Amino acid sequence: MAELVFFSGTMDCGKSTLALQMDHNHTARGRSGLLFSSHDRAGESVISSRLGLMTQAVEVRQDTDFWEELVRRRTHGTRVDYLICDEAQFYTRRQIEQLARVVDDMDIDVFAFGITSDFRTELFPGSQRLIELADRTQVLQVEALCWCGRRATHNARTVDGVMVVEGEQMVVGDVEPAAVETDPRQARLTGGGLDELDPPAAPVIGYETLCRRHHMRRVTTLSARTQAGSDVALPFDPVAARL
Ligand SMILES: Nc1ncnc2c1ncn2[C@@H]1O[C@H](COP(=O)(O)OP(=O)(O)O)[C@@H](O)[C@H]1O
Ligand SMILES: Cc1cn([C@H]2C[C@H](O)[C@@H](COP(=O)(O)O)O2)c(=O)[nH]c1=O
Repeated sequence: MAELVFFSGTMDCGKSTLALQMDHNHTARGRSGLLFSSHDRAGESVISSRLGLMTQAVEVRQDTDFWEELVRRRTHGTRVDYLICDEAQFYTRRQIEQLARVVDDMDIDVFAFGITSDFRTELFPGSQRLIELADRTQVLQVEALCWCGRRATHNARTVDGVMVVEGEQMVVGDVEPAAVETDPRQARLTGGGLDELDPPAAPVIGYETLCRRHHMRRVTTLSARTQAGSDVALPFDPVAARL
């Protein structure tokens, strides 16, 4: 019996890696799959993992109709046993409903991967519909961590290193620890010698995974360092963790 499974978690917890591993395992057993993604950081029509794997995928657009897509492929003789659907938070509610119908009426497994909530802690519409319709929702075992050492449960967005809670829901970007280190203001704080450089022309959007406590208090790695003193060693520092 086919299933609709939603593999969810924060950013950077290994969803795309698992998506590609599952495809590999199913293919190795002679099953035939189709890969989909939407607005992957690495570009159009790919699923990319931070572990370095990258595989071609069909780009899901606003007007993609999964039902029609599957009917078309089957009519042309393509066998499809399962779908891998990455960045599923960006799919529309209607597209998630189409995926549920693909499972029920075509007996095709659908493995969907995505973050549940946005930088404001609100559910993405696609994720909400998946939680509502999936046979199973599975939170990934690999835990992304907050700078304080707790499990990261939320995604924060930073603009030029400062956490924000207002803005467009969708802005493609990455969690980049190195970006914190090379943030111009942080470099100035730590005497990084970037004072003479021009400020960046466009605001730099980044993401950081945080525990709920630090998301609600808006304390990122950078602001924790600033508040605790720039020489405080993070992460897992008990002094800084009290912030
Ligand atoms: N250099 C590395 N060495 C080992 N593991 C890494 C490395 N870089 C990233 N990872 C692992 O990859 C995970 C991110 O995988 P990815 O599939 O890209 O995440 P997601 O799709 O959930 O954003 C990290 O949580 C970490 O466990
Ligand atoms: C929190 C949040 C994230 N995004 C974007 C940023 C990335 O491009 C993807 C998540 O990709 P990952 O493989 O899970 O790291 O989502 C966004 O658009 N809006 C947000 O609020």
